Amino acid sequence: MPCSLRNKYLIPTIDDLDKYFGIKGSKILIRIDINSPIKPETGEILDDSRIRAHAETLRELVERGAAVVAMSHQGRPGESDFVSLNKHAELLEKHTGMTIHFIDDVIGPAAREEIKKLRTGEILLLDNTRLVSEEIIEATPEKHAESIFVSRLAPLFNYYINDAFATAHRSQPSIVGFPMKLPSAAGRVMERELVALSKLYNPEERPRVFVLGGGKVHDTLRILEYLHSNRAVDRILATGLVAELFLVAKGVDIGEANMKVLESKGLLALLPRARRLLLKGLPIETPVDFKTLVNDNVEVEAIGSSIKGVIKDIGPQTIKMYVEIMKEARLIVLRGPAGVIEDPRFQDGSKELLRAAVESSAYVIVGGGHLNSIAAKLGLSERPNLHISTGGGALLLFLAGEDLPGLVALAKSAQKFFDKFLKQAALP
Ligand SMILES: Nc1ncnc2c1ncn2[C@@H]1O[C@H](COP(=O)(O)OP(=O)(O)O)[C@@H](O)[C@H]1O
Ligand SMILES: O=C(OP(=O)(O)O)[C@H](O)COP(=O)(O)O
Repeated sequence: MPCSLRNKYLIPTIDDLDKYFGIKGSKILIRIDINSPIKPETGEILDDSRIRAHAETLRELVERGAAVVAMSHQGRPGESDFVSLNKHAELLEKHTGMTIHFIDDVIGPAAREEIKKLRTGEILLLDNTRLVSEEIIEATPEKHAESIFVSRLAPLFNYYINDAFATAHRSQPSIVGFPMKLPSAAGRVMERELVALSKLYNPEERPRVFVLGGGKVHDTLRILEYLHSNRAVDRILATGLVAELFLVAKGVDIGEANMKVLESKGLLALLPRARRLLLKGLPIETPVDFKTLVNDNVEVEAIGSSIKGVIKDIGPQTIKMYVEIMKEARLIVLRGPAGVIEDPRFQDGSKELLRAAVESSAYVIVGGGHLNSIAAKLGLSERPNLHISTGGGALLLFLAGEDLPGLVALAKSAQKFFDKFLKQAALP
């Protein structure tokens, strides 16, 4: 049965693809999101939650008789977690229980040769899609359909499946270009997210508290502007680098070392937008103390006097203040870690806020690759009042009401290739 998206779009599922076109004997290109937290010093994958989630879809497609080629990005060019997917292939092999062929190429002759050779029942993982320069360009599905990326690969496949809910907010070739060229459908991870988030997130449930942290401050600002403009949130509890930016926007002295961190990541340029949000009355709370690193010693420093050390996590007073606020919430959404969780010394903020949320009476949605790795450490799993989403930014934009480009592209593909199906499954 297709996923109805806010009664606006119909998105075919794997069942629909099999029913109307037939999967047995086909060759399928599937976009998954196995972008995972990586330990900078060793390149080790710190959490394989996303890899485990997508393994189920790959296994199902093989069992339905397809030859399956999977692709994903990992990190962003220039960042420490921008690595090849060879280690991801090993974990996919472990979680699918099947042989995963890996090629250190994406659209070149080596990859295309491996794709052509692939037989029914086999799985091939291509390398990091962001090795292809076109992949980081945001453009329309129609424009990306004509990209070299899509033009090189689309003719080699019968169908395309998008299972990457966590990347559905990116209008990039591997997400929006193929649905214009091939009959396309949502994978099982994508389908589960759409069903859970559409059904379980009741916009009337208030007060709604969003705990926003991590390092993707550009994304988070865009999300905050969206959330604030349509009054989709009652209180925001800022952590991570998001908190540091808003403290500076409030005129708080976070210390020279931390200003340098923000500057090195190009985040000071975002100050005018943060100040504009504050002027518009954004209901955002910011930390009152931090765990910092001073000459490799962990210290707790309160704001007020200039912070001496490098901020690495929120402090105990902030945790206490945020936990009190969460007690009043009916819905709590958490995305992005409170600290530099790659270092075990700085996981307390994320752990304490996650614990308080799930122990509250609120419905809780957790998202983001890094924060989900802490949820996994706490042994948190799906339960009636807890949805652990594979998405982070995608989750928040979906909850804020944005039509994610990846979903719109699947709906457009349905219009193009599934017309009779749409008539039969007409929207209510
Ligand atoms: N105070 C901080 N200073 C520097 N980096 C931080 C801080 N807090 C969190 N981070 C970084 O944020 C990154 C995760 O951010 P993001 O990708 O937005 O989270 P998610 O994957 O959960 O969506 C981690 O690499 C973490 O080290
Ligand atoms: O990890 C992801 O997003 P998230 O950090 O919001 O969870 C997705 O894989 C998207 O990655 P991107 O933000 O580099 O496009």
